[in-house]
Amino acid sequence: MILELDCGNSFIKWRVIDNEQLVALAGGVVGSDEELISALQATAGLALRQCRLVSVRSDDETRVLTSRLHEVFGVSCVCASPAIEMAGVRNGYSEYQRLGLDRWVAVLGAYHIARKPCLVLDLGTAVTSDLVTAGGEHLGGFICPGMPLMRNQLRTHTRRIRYDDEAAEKALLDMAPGRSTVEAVERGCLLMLRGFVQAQIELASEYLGEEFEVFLTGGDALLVRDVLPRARVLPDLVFAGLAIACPLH
Ligand SMILES: Nc1ncnc2c1ncn2[C@@H]1O[C@H](COP(=O)(O)OP(=O)(O)O)[C@@H](O)[C@H]1O
Ligand SMILES: CC(C)(COP(=O)(O)O)[C@@H](O)C(=O)NCCC(=O)O
Ligand SMILES: [K+]
Repeated sequence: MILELDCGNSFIKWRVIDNEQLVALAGGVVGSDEELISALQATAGLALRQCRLVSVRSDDETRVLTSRLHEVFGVSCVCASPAIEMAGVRNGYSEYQRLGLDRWVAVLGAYHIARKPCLVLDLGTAVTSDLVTAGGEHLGGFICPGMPLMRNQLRTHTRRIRYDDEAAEKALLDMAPGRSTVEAVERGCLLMLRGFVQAQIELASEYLGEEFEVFLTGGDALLVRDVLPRARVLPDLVFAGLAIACPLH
């Protein structure tokens, strides 16, 4: 069995696949290294042979996690690393090492699946957009704050915006003008996100032509799905790319 990890700024997404790399046997989303260890220990019939991961955390944090996994489960981890070119995709950053590895891996996955121009949108702590041409040229992309960052900026930099997560979830059931602080903030931030992704569609048609595939991933992907009817929602896009970035034998 192979353990796969996507270590984002807020959460670690994990899954276990069989050695033939065809089926996901287990998986989940956890908030910390120790929570991951517990979740894995609670998984019945686990027999980990290898681990591959992509991380946007600091090298130190990633090292701490990989040594814990080695200590507890005896597995060595292979980490996705930056590349100028891989699997037919050319990294568009002038300093290729600086492109977020989760973005790079998602782009590899998307281009492998579509084999045509792609727009990749990943809605996590931050929201990222990446454009790839038919020939596999990554044109670069955009980064803006995601839902968690937008709401927390308002909550921490104002005196009177205070509400809890449960109220936040309820507020998004409707998009009418807010009649309470929580409704006004949550709906306002969501409108910003929707505006951002719609602007990406316009940009993509300008840079890629009309025939492009839209991939939508990340924990908050479903929040913008209704404004992107043509998008393919692929929660496991990063894992699809991780298999390309870190082939195991
Ligand atoms: N099952 C889930 N577990 C955790 N976060 C989730 C889940 N479903 C949706 N979310 C939302 O996804 C966002 C985090 O997305 P994620 O892609 O995990 O971020 P990151 O990669 O930056 O850690 C948060 O706003 C969170 O509320
Ligand atoms: C943009 C990101 C913070 C997104 O992280 P996430 O929301 O997935 O946790 C991450 O891809 C990153 O740290 N990138 C490095 C900067 C760059 O891509 O230009
Ligand atoms: K992201």
